Amino acid sequence: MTQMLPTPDQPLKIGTRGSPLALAQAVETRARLMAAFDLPEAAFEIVVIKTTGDNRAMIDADRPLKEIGNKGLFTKEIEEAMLSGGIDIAVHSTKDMPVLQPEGLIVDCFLPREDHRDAFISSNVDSIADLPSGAVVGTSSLRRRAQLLNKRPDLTVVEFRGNVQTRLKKLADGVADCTFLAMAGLNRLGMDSVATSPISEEDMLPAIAQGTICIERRSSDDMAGQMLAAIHHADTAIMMAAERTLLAGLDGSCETPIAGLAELKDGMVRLRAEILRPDGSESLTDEASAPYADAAQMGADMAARLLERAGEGFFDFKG
Ligand SMILES: NCc1[nH]cc(CCC(=O)O)c1CC(=O)O
Repeated sequence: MTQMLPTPDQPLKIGTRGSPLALAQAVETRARLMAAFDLPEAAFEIVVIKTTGDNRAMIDADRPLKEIGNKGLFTKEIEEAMLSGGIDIAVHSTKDMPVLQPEGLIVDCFLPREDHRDAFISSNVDSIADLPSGAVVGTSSLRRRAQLLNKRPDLTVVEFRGNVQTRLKKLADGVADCTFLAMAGLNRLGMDSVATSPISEEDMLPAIAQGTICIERRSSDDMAGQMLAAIHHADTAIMMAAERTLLAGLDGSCETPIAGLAELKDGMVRLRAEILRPDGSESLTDEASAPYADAAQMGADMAARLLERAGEGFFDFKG
């Protein structure tokens, strides 16, 4: 290390959103950096930043997020704080991150992936298959909604927004018969007992990057770069290369019904993808394997094949 490590007098400033899950992810990042460099907790400062997404989401609590804003809704203020030097690094759920970063910022650190599966949560029934005809599903995810309606057109989907705690409260209030959350979020909050059952990826292919934390920094910040390199997880980065080039190729954001999962096995990376019409009336899937070095190319090729099959207007809302 050529540059000085952070100290209690000059701590490394870690930016994050303020939700319990975001804070847990920032604390995990701090713990990994403390262990890697044998530093005290005081050498880090966790800085909570309120984003447009957080503010608007509170004011318009019942409007679907996709109507409120566009890409980067939850990252803009955090990225501005990094560019102005108010914070040094930012911890994000990769699932919520645009694939491309603004000029001057870079994402080149991924932490080991948590459980990639979705969780089925209900106090009435044990699984999706057990939901009676006409049951009400609460979710704000276009992907989960389209996947469910594709297999179970008889279900009714209602908008269910807010952080993990808010959604569980709505479920307890009887607003819906079940809801879905990422297993990773529940695990990181120590709330895995809330999950009725994890859903296998065969039944519900997860969101791209689900369960993965990424850390953003200024491209010019060599100290942050060297520190983050020490906690970077290369295997997770290979999965992200495949999944995120797939997403970029499909021009997807968290506002499009796209699912994708890369897994490493026997020295190869296997990528599965699914795109759906927003109303769930059609689902297209693809699958391929490649050597690690070709992960990104495989994602790009798969996106091109899927777009070709989907044709014009596949992601458009009808009516
Ligand atoms: N869009 C919200 C969001 N972003 C990341 C997670 C969970 C943790 C993860 O997937 O890394 C969640 C909540 C959820 O989908 O249950």
